Amino acid sequence: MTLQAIRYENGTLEVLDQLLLPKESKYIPILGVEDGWKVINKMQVRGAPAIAIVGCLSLAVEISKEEFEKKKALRREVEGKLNYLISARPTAVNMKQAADHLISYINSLDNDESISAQEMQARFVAAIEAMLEKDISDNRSIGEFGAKAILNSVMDGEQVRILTHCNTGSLATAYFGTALGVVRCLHSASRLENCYFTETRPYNQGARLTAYELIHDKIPSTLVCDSTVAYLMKTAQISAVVVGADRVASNGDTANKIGTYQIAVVAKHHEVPFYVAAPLTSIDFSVNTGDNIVIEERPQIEMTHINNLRIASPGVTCWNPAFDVTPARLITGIITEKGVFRPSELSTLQSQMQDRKNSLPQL
Ligand SMILES: CSC[C@@H](O)[C@@H](O)C(=O)COP(=O)(O)O
Repeated sequence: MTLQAIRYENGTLEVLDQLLLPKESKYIPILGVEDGWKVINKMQVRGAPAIAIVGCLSLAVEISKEEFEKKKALRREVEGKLNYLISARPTAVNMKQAADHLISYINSLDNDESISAQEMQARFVAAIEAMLEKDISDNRSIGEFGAKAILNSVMDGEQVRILTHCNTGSLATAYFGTALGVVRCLHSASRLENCYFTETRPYNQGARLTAYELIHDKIPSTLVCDSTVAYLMKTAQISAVVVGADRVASNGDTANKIGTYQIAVVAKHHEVPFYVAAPLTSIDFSVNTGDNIVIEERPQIEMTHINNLRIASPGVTCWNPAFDVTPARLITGIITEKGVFRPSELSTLQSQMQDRKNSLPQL
């Protein structure tokens, strides 16, 4: 069993504090939406799918404790709180997609005159709880599709060397992970020679979190500095790069952890396939290109300090964008739970997204 970043049972929620990892494994109780917003904003929980799940579960915890006489009051509260949760971090789209979907669902429950306020409340909470299971099964599909695509491009029986960035594993999702799920599948198929992964400055999601997961699962792996990527590609015969996504525009441009873009440029130069692994909930069809994706800027203390220890000269000026956008032309394929698509094929996915919307309450 890999790490469980999100623990939810019978209306009780706690999340592993990722700021303390790997030194300490401590769970933070989440008593409602305010706690959910704070842990997301402070990055105690992070990773686009985990942000959405924790945000929505924090709402489930809060409304489970309340009593609603009127359905309209429940609908108003849900809508206001979901919009508040979206504001915790702007780049990852998963929370917004989940909020839009849940708002449509609560509106449909509100309009259904055959159900009471209590039933509406119970059904709504159950829809949120279903997100956890859906994320896990989607991640397994992503892992399998991704492993298959990578293995199709190498010789029969060849062992592969993968490079990944940031943390996209169990800590960033409900369980298993997206890009790291692909790595897990390759390892289970005994086809992974090594997984190289970057430190991912300044927050060090690679050195702290991906390392923690890979060591825990005994997956052969090597940590490299962010600045080692070009030399690694020149010397280590990397079979493919697989990264996650915070928001994919409809043309395939992909916002992901800062540093992703430069890895894609280097991969293109070395003719290494570059894959983005993400659930459909990371695709934002309302945004045409990456130019329209808002990039979160984080406080400079994340660059100047590590564990409260100053590493940069006092008085230095910093620029700390948390994400960058990789242009679609550098992306070989986008690995989703429905299969692997070239960026230009994303429009065919739009109808499947529509089906997803029509099959409420599946998220
Ligand atoms: C499955 S996680 C996908 C992305 O969210 C991940 O690659 C990433 O960029 C995480 O950024 P973070 O700032 O740690 O939330």
